[in-house]
Amino acid sequence: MNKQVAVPTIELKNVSFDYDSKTKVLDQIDLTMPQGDFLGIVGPNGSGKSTLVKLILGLLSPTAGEVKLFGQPVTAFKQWNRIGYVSQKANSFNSGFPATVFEVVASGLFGKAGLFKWLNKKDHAKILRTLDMVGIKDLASRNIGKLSGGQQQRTFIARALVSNPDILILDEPTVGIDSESVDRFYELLEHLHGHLGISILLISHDIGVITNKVSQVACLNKKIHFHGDPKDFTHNQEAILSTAYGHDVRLLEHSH
Ligand SMILES: Nc1ncnc2c1ncn2[C@@H]1O[C@H](COP(=O)(O)OP(=O)(O)OP(=O)(O)O)[C@@H](O)[C@H]1O
Repeated sequence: MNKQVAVPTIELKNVSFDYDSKTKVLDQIDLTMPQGDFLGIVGPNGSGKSTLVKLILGLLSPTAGEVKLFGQPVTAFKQWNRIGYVSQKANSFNSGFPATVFEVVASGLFGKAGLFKWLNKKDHAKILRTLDMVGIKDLASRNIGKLSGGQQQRTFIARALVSNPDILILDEPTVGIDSESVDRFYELLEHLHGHLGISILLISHDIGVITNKVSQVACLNKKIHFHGDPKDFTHNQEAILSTAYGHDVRLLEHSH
């Protein structure tokens, strides 16, 4: 892990974004995530959480403001191996997809070429080590499409981890996962953060769980309504949520 540089992992300065010129999806977002942080971002449906992640990953460009990764503008950033990303849809996999767990994780080392590139011994060992780390080494030769949601989720986390990233970004990772797998998933995140020092950015609806796990919490709805210690968030939760969510406060519901 590259921990020697103390620049923030992620820095958004005055970032605004809209998909069309009519509605602003994100409005003047300032958000800094130091290295080693475990940041949870909460917000209601349609509040701009996934859009924020896409801006961080350089998949969208802000209409105003600047996004920096490890001190570099995202537009010039090249070290994508330092960032592991698990998308919202990662665990709703097409059951006919013809790839093994091993192959899916291998593709995290080499991108699209991964399935065709010859793997050397070191790559091979690295993939098995990563599968072991997330507890699914025994599933290496299984077809990804035939696994449970929780097992598929671990496969995609392994894929995101295999290049030794400094930060793991997870967008709504527990949607559609059974409660036992969700518990084990949070244990895994605690291990990755606490023992391996990986920074984690976790997008979630589950405010109750998030505030118990993360080191910082941010509440987003077009603007950042709170960013700070989870204890302060919990203490002032009602006031923060009524500003951020309006009157219709549905903390744990999810419409996906
Ligand atoms: N590709 C797109 N084109 C136009 N509008 C979009 C697009 N993607 C998202 N939006 C709109 O932007 C707003 C923010 O969406 P976004 O997906 O970022 O929110 P979210 O907080 O991740 O929502 P959820 O929790 O429901 O996944 C919503 O009003 C959504 O309808």
